[in-house]
Amino acid sequence: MSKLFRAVILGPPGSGKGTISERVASSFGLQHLSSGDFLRENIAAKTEAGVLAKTYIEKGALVPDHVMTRLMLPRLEEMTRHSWLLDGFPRTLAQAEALNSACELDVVISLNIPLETLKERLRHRWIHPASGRVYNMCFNPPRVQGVDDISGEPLIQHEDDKPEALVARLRHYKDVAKPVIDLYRAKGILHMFSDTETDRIWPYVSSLLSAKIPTDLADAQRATTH
Ligand SMILES: Nc1ncnc2c1ncn2[C@@H]1O[C@H](COP(=O)(O)OP(=O)(O)OP(=O)(O)O)[C@@H](O)[C@H]1O
Ligand SMILES: Nc1nc2c(ncn2[C@H]2C[C@H](O)[C@@H](COP(=O)(O)OP(=O)(O)O)O2)c(=O)[nH]1
Repeated sequence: MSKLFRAVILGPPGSGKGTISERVASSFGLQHLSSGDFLRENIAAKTEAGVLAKTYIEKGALVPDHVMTRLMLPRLEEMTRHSWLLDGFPRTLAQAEALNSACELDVVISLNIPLETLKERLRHRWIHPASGRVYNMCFNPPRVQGVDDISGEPLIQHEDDKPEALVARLRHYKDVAKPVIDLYRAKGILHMFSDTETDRIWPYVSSLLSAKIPTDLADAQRATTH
């Protein structure tokens, strides 16, 4: 079997990780695993980890490292036959070290977006709490203002996306992420992309992955996901 491809996407809240991950999944057939989505699934299913994680997320805190790694590493083990892209994990150095001992990464994509742009995007971000679907009132608005496209239920704004909480949250992200970025830079697998628009970053991410992902693998992955 040809070698599988393992990638991580890093970036502050609002940097476009989810948006780019979806494009990577559909263009290259990688499985997209978002820690936030996986946590929400666990919360909905009331698993032990989900019940525990909920208490932290509700307070706007990060879920402790040992809870996150106990949740994510077994999920990755289930995907040993797939190429994947991880979004939202690892978020701390301890998580990155745990991931390191479980598998070898090929590429780390790091999104470097100006603070003003992040603030502007998150100010306009609305979510459907039950599903985690994300809208942006400018970039991808819902079909009907204030209402989820699929369920018709009302959208809400995260407390921590409101302007008062945002700056502190983004600053905290930077402190926690720096050692993770440094680790991947030292390993020589970090690729940093800086711009204010996802549409301008995407062509560079796409050509990086086209160069790194073996063609036969990309074809095989696409065949299994379509
Ligand atoms: N790797 C992680 N380590 C710790 N907590 C996590 C991790 N991933 C997600 N979480 C928790 O789940 C919550 C939701 O995560 P999610 O990534 O969906 O949203 P977010 O924090 O708004 O970030 P982003 O805007 O970058 O997607 C986080 O606020 C955090 O409490
Ligand atoms: N205006 C604008 N908005 C963008 C762009 N790329 C993504 N967005 C929107 C979509 C979301 O509402 C918000 C954050 O994007 P996301 O993909 O959820 O980011 P992340 O939090 O997963 O890193 O910003 C972009 O390039 N321009």
